[in-house]
Amino acid sequence: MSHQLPRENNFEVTSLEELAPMADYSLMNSLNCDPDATPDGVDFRPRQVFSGHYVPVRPTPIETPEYVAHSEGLFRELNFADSLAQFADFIRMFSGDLSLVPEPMSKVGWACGYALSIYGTEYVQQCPFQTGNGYGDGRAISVLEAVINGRRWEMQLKGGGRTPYCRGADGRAVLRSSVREFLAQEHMHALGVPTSRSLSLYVSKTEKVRRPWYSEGSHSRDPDQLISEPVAISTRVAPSFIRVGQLELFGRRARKQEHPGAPEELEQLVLHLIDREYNGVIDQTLATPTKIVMLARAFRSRLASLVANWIRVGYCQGNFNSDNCAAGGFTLDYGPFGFCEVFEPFYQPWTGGGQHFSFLNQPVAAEWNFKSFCSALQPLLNAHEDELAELEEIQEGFPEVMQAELQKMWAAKLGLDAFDAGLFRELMMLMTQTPVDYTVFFRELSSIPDDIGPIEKSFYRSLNQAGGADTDALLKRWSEWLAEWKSRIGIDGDGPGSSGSQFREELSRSMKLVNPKYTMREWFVVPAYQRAADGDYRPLRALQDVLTQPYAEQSNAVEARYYRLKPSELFDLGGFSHYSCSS
Ligand SMILES: Nc1ncnc2c1ncn2[C@@H]1O[C@H](COP(=O)(O)OP(=O)(O)OP(=O)(O)O)[C@@H](O)[C@H]1O
Ligand SMILES: [Mg+2]
Repeated sequence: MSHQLPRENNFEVTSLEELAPMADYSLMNSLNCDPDATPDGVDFRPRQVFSGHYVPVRPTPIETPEYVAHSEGLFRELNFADSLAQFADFIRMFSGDLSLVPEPMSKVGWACGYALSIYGTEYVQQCPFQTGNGYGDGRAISVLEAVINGRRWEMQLKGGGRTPYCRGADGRAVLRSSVREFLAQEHMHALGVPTSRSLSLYVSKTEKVRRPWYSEGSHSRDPDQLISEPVAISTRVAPSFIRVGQLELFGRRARKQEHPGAPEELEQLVLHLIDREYNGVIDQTLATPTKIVMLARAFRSRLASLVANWIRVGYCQGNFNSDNCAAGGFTLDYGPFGFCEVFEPFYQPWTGGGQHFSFLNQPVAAEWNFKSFCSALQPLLNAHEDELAELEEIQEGFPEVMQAELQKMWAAKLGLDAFDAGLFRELMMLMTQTPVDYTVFFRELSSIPDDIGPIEKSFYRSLNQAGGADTDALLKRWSEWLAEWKSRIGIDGDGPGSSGSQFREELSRSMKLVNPKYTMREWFVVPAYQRAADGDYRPLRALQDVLTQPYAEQSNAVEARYYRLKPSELFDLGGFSHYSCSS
């Protein structure tokens, strides 16, 4: 597949008219439209979509939209003027009204179907028709594909109204979950973790929907009341939104020979994925079976590196199903996620996620998603024995690749040249038994302290069951561990000003680029979305500022406010420590 690149913008985009010529809809132009679709995109009732890669859908605008925030970082990358985010035309488009967009922009968006596997097990029950043909983008609608500054981007509204995949739900996203996703995407990008990006966030001044949520101070596991919340539309941006689950939908259809065009639709989607996400990595002129093998290898390394990065920064996806796993190897779907504060290997903020999607179990969840990915590709290699064998080998090699990524990551977090199993094992025990704050601990360690004093800042003492002699024994183990660690990194206990001080400073600097100072703690986000619901967006924007520079020391005021352990009164509190799927 090759596309003519439209005009690039080496000028600042200040209006939709200037953006319009960059529109280039490769997905709609080269993939198959659902043959049962209505071209005007008025298609809001749950129904089965039997074939085709996408369904044209007209978004449903939110009533009386108001600007909440935009990503200055992404705007800069796209060469968009900041003022654009508050222009009426732009607000109209990215709050769901495409009726007036200038040519050649499309006045109709599109939604895609996908399948779901949980931990490698194929599901169809979540589809209202029990066939898998009614599951997909239920409230996500893409509205633009454009080549901007030589890069191809897809822009997708989340909460843009019903689609044929809405399963009877309202197609909306509330402000609360939209604020979380909006902030998290740009935070992850700033942390150096591949992710979909945030473009903009608009809220409705008048339209509300009801969602189950927690009453104030509730310790209930599941939401204990229905609340009315403002609806919002956030726009996310990525080279594509193709999920492992999407490949699976077409892989299943090809495997079961559901219709005569099924194998070809699978192949088209796979080639499209390569074109969108692996351009430059996989030579377009190679034969398709060779491309497929290369794709599996490239995705394996991206996925393993992604998950190692998640663990590096304390991120837990919470619901790492195949339909929440982007085939481009970046983070997607910021719903049930959270950042680990008190270190627990099985930290899991989402009440529906269980241990299998918990913090340090993410590599295993990734392995299952990778298996689902490989089995979706298999039908295309049935007549190619050698490539099929290669694919199998690549699939079986996932744990080894994952392990290597994890060891590299832990070594980097500890400032070591190579992973040290003994040192790591004792550290995990100490971190769990103490327990420590994941972010504060590694950041304090990055200063290479003389003794455990600074590290003690990260201790959640109130959670420690041990007392008296046991606590002394724990502190002694910490001191021993620190001494051992310092000898491994090549720094003896001489203190600052010793012969190695320059080396020490450099090592400290590099560790601080691996171990962030600020991460997205839910108790910072709660007041930001609560105030936003009252029309005060300042706390949200202040938080956005802090979270987009997570490695910087930032001001004393920022440090005092955001570089802190979670207050004990917030433990086990609904909406702060855990949340249900409706987040
Ligand atoms: N309010 C809603 N209306 C229609 N469909 C919905 C709604 N909420 C969730 N869905 C659909 O239910 C499925 C599971 O929801 P989940 O929370 O994983 O996804 P999401 O957060 O909406 O979307 P994404 O994975 O696109 O970020 C998805 O297919 C989603 O589109
Ligand atoms: Mg999802």
